[in-house]
Amino acid sequence: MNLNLTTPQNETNENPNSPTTKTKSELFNLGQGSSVLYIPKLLVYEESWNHFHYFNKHIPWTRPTIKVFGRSLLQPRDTCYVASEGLPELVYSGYQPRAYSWDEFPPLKKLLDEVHQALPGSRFNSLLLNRYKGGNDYVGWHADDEKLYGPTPEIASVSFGCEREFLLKKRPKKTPQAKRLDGESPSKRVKKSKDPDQHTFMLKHGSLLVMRGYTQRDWLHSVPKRVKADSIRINLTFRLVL
Ligand SMILES: O=C(O)CCC(=O)C(=O)O
Ligand SMILES: [Fe+2]
Repeated sequence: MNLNLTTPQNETNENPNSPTTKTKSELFNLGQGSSVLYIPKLLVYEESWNHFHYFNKHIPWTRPTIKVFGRSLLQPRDTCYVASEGLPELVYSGYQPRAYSWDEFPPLKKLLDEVHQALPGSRFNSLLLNRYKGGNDYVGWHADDEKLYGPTPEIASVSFGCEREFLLKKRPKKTPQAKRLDGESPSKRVKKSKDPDQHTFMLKHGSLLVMRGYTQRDWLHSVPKRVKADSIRINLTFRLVL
């Protein structure tokens, strides 16, 4: 099933309190306590481009060396981390990013306010920024399941610039049978009747996608390489460190 083709569970109307923010939203139930909310136009087009140009120019982007399955590699995208003071340090893939302050980037604070308005009850205190310079930049399959986010984190992802595909796939279940098959060569396995559950969202310029519930425990997500994506995409994921 491709979520782009399914009917969303509900739709809400535009937010009358915010002249620049539209909150027509689509809620997708992934089952078993996981869900994704997609707001195609969180921000209007021009404001989104203003953000894009500001972040592209003023964020102190770095491309760190990370560890994946014991091997060191250059992270295939630029990154930066912003967090409120006094939070525990974030460490992912053997890398501990320096935490910049919100105060250094006023437009980020404005965007944080807009995200909070769109998601009543949310109170994000940290932000991971990613810049994909072209179609060769990507993020591989992963879940943002670090302990400091707790068991059911809400993660709000705002995208700017080049549209890229965001994929979700269900984590393989470690059933006793699946465990036995782990060690066998593919030819010995019974041919799978279907692909695992996988969903695709084309993340638009100025859009907001929110992962909720057990999405980090039960699903993986990625933004794969796309040869034809030939311009810059900037993505911001807002998180709450508990
Ligand atoms: O770029 C995206 O849309 C996703 C980024 C992401 O998954 C992450 O930063 O953990
Ligand atoms: Fe992620």
